[in-house]
Amino acid sequence: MILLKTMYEDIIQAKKDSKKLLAVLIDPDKIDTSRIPEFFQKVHESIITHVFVGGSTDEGNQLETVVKTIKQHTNLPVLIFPGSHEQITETADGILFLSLLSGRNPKYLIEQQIQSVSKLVNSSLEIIPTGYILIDGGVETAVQRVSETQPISQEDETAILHTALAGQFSGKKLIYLEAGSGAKKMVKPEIIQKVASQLQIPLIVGGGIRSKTQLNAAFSAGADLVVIGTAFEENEAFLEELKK
Ligand SMILES: CC(C)=CCC/C(C)=C/CC/C(C)=C/CC/C(C)=C/COP(=O)(O)OP(=O)(O)O
Ligand SMILES: O=P(O)(O)OC[C@@H](O)CO
Ligand SMILES: [Mg+2]
Repeated sequence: MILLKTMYEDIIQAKKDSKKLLAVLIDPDKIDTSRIPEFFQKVHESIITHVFVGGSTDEGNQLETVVKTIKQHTNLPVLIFPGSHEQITETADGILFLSLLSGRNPKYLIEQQIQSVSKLVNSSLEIIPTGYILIDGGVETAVQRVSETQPISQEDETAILHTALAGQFSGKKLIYLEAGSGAKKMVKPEIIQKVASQLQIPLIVGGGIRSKTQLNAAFSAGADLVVIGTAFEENEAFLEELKK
């Protein structure tokens, strides 16, 4: 019998080894598929370890085509980061099975998840239960609009910490602190530090990270995996600053 390690086990191992992980977020609505080969050459020269694909919306229904094309050009693990139950394709390696724990909208706590089951029940995607916590990043974000929920204020550190721990106690395997795509303010390092120091499971941080200094601040504070989307969309040179 061949025992293959799961992507989740690899994340746990990286955490144990204090090896920091970085995901590029590809928004299927925004990427020009003809640019994927060239873009991934640069990705492979950088410290990026994971590829997340998803958007708060997928208006052009591009997810499957985009994931297929990405898979032709990389061996990095490709995880779906779904804005809805419609964003599922077998061509990826896994899916962050998100539940929006910061909100009180049942559609994003359990309804989207139930609606996704018919596609996932016979799937070979690795399903990773993820507690997703939206934090105020200083602008109204797409997630906020789509989910019709309010982010938690960065002042309310206890609420953020307790939400993350309630996620862990409920059996989530990852916690994602999200300031929102294109956030003005990333999640404060003090908050990352507070949550990371109490959480046993790996911590993902994303939203509004646009510089190497911010990336290193998130890592030093205890983020195990950082997600960057907008900064690469707006400025590919930033990718070159993150060379191995
Ligand atoms: C488990 C399944 C199948 C679905 C879960 C659905 C849930 C709970 C989603 C959480 C709320 C949500 C809408 C998350 C979206 C996450 C995401 C892909 C954000 C990226 O947003 P962008 O599309 O980059 O935003 P912009 O369009 O503003 O750049
Ligand atoms: O696009 P940015 O601001 O990098 O955010 C990444 C991700 O956390 C958004 O869901
Ligand atoms: Mg975006």
